[in-house]
Amino acid sequence: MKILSAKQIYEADRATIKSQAISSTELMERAAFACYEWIIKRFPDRSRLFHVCCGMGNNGGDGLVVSRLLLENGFRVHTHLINFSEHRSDDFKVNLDRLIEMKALVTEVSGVADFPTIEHGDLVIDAIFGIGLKRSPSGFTKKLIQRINNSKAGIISLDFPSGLFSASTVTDKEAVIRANHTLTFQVPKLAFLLPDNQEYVKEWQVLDIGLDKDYLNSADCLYHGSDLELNKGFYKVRKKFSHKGSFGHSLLIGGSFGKIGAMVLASRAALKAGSGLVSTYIPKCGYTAMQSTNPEVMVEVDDENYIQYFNFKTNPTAIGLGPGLGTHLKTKKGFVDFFSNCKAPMVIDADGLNIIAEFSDLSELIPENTILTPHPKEFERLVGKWHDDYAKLDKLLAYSQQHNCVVVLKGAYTAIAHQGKVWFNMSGNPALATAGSGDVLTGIITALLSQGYTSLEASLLGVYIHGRTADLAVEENESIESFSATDAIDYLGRVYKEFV
Ligand SMILES: NC(=O)C1=CN([C@@H]2O[C@H](COP(=O)(O)OP(=O)(O)OC[C@H]3O[C@@H](n4cnc5c(N)ncnc54)[C@H](O)[C@@H]3O)[C@@H](O)[C@H]2O)[C@@H](O)CC1
Ligand SMILES: [K+]
Repeated sequence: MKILSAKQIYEADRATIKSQAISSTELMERAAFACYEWIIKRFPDRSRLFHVCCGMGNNGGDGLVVSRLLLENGFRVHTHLINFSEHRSDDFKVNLDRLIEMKALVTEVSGVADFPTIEHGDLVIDAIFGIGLKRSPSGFTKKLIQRINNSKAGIISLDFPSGLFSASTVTDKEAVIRANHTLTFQVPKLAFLLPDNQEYVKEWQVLDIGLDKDYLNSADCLYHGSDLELNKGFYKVRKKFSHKGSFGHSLLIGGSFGKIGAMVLASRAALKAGSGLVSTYIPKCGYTAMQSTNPEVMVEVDDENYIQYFNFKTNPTAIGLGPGLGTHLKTKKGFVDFFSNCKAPMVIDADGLNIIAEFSDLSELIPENTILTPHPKEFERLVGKWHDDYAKLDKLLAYSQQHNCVVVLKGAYTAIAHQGKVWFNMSGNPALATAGSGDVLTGIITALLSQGYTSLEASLLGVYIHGRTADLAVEENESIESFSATDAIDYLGRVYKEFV
């Protein structure tokens, strides 16, 4: 799943018009029809009033077509032309004429006095600006956006919430539509995946408008989505004659007094994610807890209450390092020596990351293709503060390239960066914001590395699977509040079944 830039979307539109020998008006009709179908399926009540607010460009043109389709099918519609510019796009003009021929209710909005009265229960279709926005809306257009946002009506944005920029941060927060639903064309937009924009983009839906496949396949994108289709592409089906040795030996290193649970969760997750063997290396105080809760997992121990020696005997295929590790001075010292000489592929999480951040030279020693799984605070410790989401993405790309590693920046739409590209994970929901969730993710990714997936594949698949456990659990027995890290582990089997 590619995430095209605005420039690429215009190119894809042009390629489609050429290869399918259609007019831009026909493409607009197709796009607006897809919106219309979605809208009436979701809001079939014909007594409801639709306020369709149309700008003067092609996004406005989409709105005009939606107005016509709603009217033709017996819905109540009031179309408002938001007169912010003398210039009107050609397809806007064609579709305005068509609407006027129908004797539709169309009024011009050129100032506050022309604003619609929007009642509770009405629906606003926002077609004021799409991806062509150049600067924050101002004057009466901004005031109208505020009026719409303050109404009690539901808001459906066509393609893009008006006022949101496609490749830079919002400058005037009061001049952006806060949409309940955004119906976007063909591909997800980067702006929808960034936490700074969460107030403007709530639910969003990609509508297929049949853009040129050759263009889409060949477009070189910086940003991608990671979905079931992508992950199925490299998922390895197990062979009949395979044995436990075929699936590697994961070693989880971590734990400290009071934080043994992190290692119980990580090692259990590694087991259930398919690692042939799983060992843990923990402080002595965790021995009984580990052996009694995870009988399949082998245990080696270090010092009494924290790890400092890192002198395990296990010869692992992959290492997951950091859950519950703590930052005792002796742990830090042991970590620095161990880390610099480690040859096995590694996933580094939690205090492992904090130690790397504390000793900045350590970043230079990160072995090639190591996977780092920071949450935003841990990432900030590694790279310093950023001023907005776009700057954060720049830092993410730069850090992963500079250190030739995979960085899994956790959050809604976890961003996975490797060799100059970023993949946004499309599974998961807020249920995952729960204690131990990151430990489970570390266990899953380590298990996938052990099974022979590359660092990038293990990160993409691990994050996708992890998110999907929460999606399935919430669909079935759990709620966002009740879901726990243990549930994530319990749902791994169900998620794997979706791959075969
Ligand atoms: N290009 C195509 O073939 C298709 C385009 N489609 C629609 O077209 C949209 C893009 O259309 P446009 O490129 O016409 O642009 P928009 O409709 O997003 O913007 C309208 C115009 O407003 C002007 N403008 C930008 N910021 C302004 C501001 N702050 N104040 C006043 N004027 C401002 C711009 O010059 C722009 O031309 C997409 O988002 C999508 O909705 C769809 O119909 C699908 C097909
Ligand atoms: K819009």
